Amino acid sequence: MKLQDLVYELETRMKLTTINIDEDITVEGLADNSREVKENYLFVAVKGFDKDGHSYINQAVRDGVSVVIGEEDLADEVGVPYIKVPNSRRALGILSNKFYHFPAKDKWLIGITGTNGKTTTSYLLKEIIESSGKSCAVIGSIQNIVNGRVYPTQNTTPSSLKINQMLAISTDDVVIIEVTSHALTQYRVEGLAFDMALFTNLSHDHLDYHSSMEEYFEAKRRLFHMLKKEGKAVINTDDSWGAHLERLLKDEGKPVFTVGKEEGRDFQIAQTEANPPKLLIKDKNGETTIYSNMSGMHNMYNMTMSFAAAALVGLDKALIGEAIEKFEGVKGRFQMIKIDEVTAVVDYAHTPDAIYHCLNTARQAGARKIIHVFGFRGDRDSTKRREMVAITSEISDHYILTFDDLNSVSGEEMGEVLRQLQDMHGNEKGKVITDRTLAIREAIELADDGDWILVTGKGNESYQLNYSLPTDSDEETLHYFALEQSRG
Ligand SMILES: CC(=O)N[C@H]1[C@@H](OP(=O)(O)OP(=O)(O)OC[C@H]2O[C@@H](n3ccc(=O)[nH]c3=O)[C@H](O)[C@@H]2O)O[C@H](CO)[C@@H](O)[C@@H]1O[C@H](C)C(=O)N[C@@H](C)C(=O)N[C@H](CCC(=O)O)C(=O)O
Ligand SMILES: Nc1ncnc2c1ncn2[C@@H]1O[C@H](COP(=O)(O)OP(=O)(O)OP(=O)(O)O)[C@@H](O)[C@H]1O
Repeated sequence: MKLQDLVYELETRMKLTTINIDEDITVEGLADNSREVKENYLFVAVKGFDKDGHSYINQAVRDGVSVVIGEEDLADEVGVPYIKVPNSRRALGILSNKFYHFPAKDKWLIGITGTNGKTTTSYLLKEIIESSGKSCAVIGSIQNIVNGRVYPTQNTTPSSLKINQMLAISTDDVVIIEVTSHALTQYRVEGLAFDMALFTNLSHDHLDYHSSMEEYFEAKRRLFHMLKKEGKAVINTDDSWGAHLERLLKDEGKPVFTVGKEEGRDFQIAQTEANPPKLLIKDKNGETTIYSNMSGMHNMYNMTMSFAAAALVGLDKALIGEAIEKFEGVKGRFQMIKIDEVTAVVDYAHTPDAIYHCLNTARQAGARKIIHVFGFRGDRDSTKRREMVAITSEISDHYILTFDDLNSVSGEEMGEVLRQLQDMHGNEKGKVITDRTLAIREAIELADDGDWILVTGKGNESYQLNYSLPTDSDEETLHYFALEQSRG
């Protein structure tokens, strides 16, 4: 592509004064990582949280880039044109969109945001859309699925460059993107125009990144400003932040559709039963009863959100209901494993609200005793930990604090954090066993027939650490014990 076409896009979208560049320069690819540049690429230098992309400019030039974009003044000439912009991450979004010829233009683009439930709602919606004969891509936390092919992912929402690259190869009719608050503040979805945006809920998380809940909410709100003119917002208004968002968007004149328990919601959760799970949804045209495989009030919301989105796309409600009934759930989200007469659950809950829902779901399903095993990620919001301990010490019969991913934190340090949290905020029901596999063993030893063991935090993810048992995930560890039990 001609550099001048890319520059024109930057000038107009970022309202820059005219930039003079050589008309003959062509750009054969984009990179925001110096290790990924090739001959005639355009390199965008991003000032990151860890590294500064500007310090890799010379490296990128040596490797053949034809132009560099950045947001800093450079002390020296770099040998190729350097274009300074107010915000490199935003520029990367704008350039990626243009370079890949606005690849979302002929697709239905659905963004899902919220603290919890993005992945579950995405996969529910994917199942529904596919049952109607359309193809559907998902870009989200477990993996990215494009044209039915699975691509691993590092982030829930990838960089704008990666998103546009995936959109460019996608032949899918619909693309669902899980959009995190990190992504929204880092312009990872810059330039995309959404046909629909869903807000699942907002609760305590990521306050290591956002300075307050208000700031976290404002980040999420940005997605709703990226809706097309006729784009629809679907909001869980039983969540107080959702209700706040509804008011703000209605004031702005945006089409808003509400989900909630009260009469008058566009999609009302009119009735629920826990065991077996049953859901009655009422909307202006009638009611739909759904017998689901998914337990928990939180999943009633996830199902109703996906029902609402699919109905608003124009799909037949009977078909939507059938697709939800067939849905088996997402790996690592309330995934049940039987160990004789004990029910074990692997769940990805890593916020106070998710833990609350997860423990209550087990209680409603008839758990005799609940034994909860969980920990905290190193380098992640430490302010939510007290609340997580308080909730489990209230609801569980026993809980065991253990290691989750440590990231850059040492084992000694995290062990001390767990002991302090237990001393200060726990009660006699709790103990600390840092080795996660031994903590699970202890939970199994504590369990009698009819009891439930909930292992939360890691979900489907593999362990980062080596523990005493030769297993690689909570699921594997629980199967290991199930096999041990069956052998007597
Ligand atoms: C804190 C944070 O959000 N970091 C994200 C950010 O990276 P960064 O700005 O810190 O990158 P950096 O390492 O400082 O590097 C800066 C620049 O130098 C470049 N570089 C670096 C080294 C080099 O040799 N050459 C080079 O050019 C890098 O490519 C980059 O462009 O931008 C990257 C590209 O988009 C992200 O992959 C990265 O996510 C990291 C891996 C991360 O852990 N993020 C988490 C906190 C996150 O975003 N989580 C949310 C989910 C939250 C939820 O569960 O709700 C998510 O969307 O994944
Ligand atoms: N609607 C909901 N409300 C509260 N908690 C929920 C809801 N849906 C799921 N959860 C809890 O959150 C956990 C993660 O669910 P899910 O992966 O669907 O959310 P997510 O928003 O994609 O999370 P993340 O951004 O961390 O990947 C589940 O295992 C469950 O414990």
